[in-house]
Amino acid sequence: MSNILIVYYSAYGHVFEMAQAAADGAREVPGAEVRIVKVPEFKEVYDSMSGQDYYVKAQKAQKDIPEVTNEDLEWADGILWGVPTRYGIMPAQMKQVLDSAGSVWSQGKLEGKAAGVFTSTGSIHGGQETTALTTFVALMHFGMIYVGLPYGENPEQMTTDGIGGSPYAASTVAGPKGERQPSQPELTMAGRLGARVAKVAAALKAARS
Ligand SMILES: Cc1cc2nc3c(=O)[nH]c(=O)nc-3n(C[C@H](O)[C@H](O)[C@H](O)COP(=O)(O)O)c2cc1C
Repeated sequence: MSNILIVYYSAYGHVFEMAQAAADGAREVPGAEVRIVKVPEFKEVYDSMSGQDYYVKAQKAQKDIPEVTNEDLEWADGILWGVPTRYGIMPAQMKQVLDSAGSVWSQGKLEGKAAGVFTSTGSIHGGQETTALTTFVALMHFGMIYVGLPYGENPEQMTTDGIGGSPYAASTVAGPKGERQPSQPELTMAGRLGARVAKVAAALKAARS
């Protein structure tokens, strides 16, 4: 039995869809209990975007997802972090969750636990890799064991097509106006990462006990 947390932030719904695919993949691993939680939106962002139909629709679709707490982080044996890019790195909304988890860090509650990242960018070269790699830095401070998505498990990424996916993270490309939706190969990659994190989390948990 291992506890897998999917914690994500999604303004326009792309990362939310990837989160659901990651959760489906994790659930396929025997003994995995999966919980999906969201990162709270900033009031300033909500207020400034509340006139945009596509934003309001995406937020409504997530209304029943509970907001992440430090207890969720402590509950987890493995965490999949859903991190859309903001200027090539994680959004401040996600950073606020990490910055509010000082007590989790100081007690070493995530040390030795599995972590994976899935991300989304507006453009192909807008931060697909940098968002994952810079998120990795913070996860190292928490002592997490980073789980990537190698070519062997993820042959779809061996392409010159403009789709998401790298050895560092599952990902999608939302398009400059968010008009593109996650493709089936991208959702498949998110599912495989979910399964991979769940398997590594279970193995690490067994090693700890
Ligand atoms: C303030 C802001 C900064 C952004 N910075 C970038 C960026 O550096 N590179 C990029 O490709 N997309 C950028 N984007 C686009 C988002 O990454 C894109 O909307 C997101 O991946 C879509 O995921 P979501 O639908 O789950 O919110 C930015 C969006 C916002 C609102």
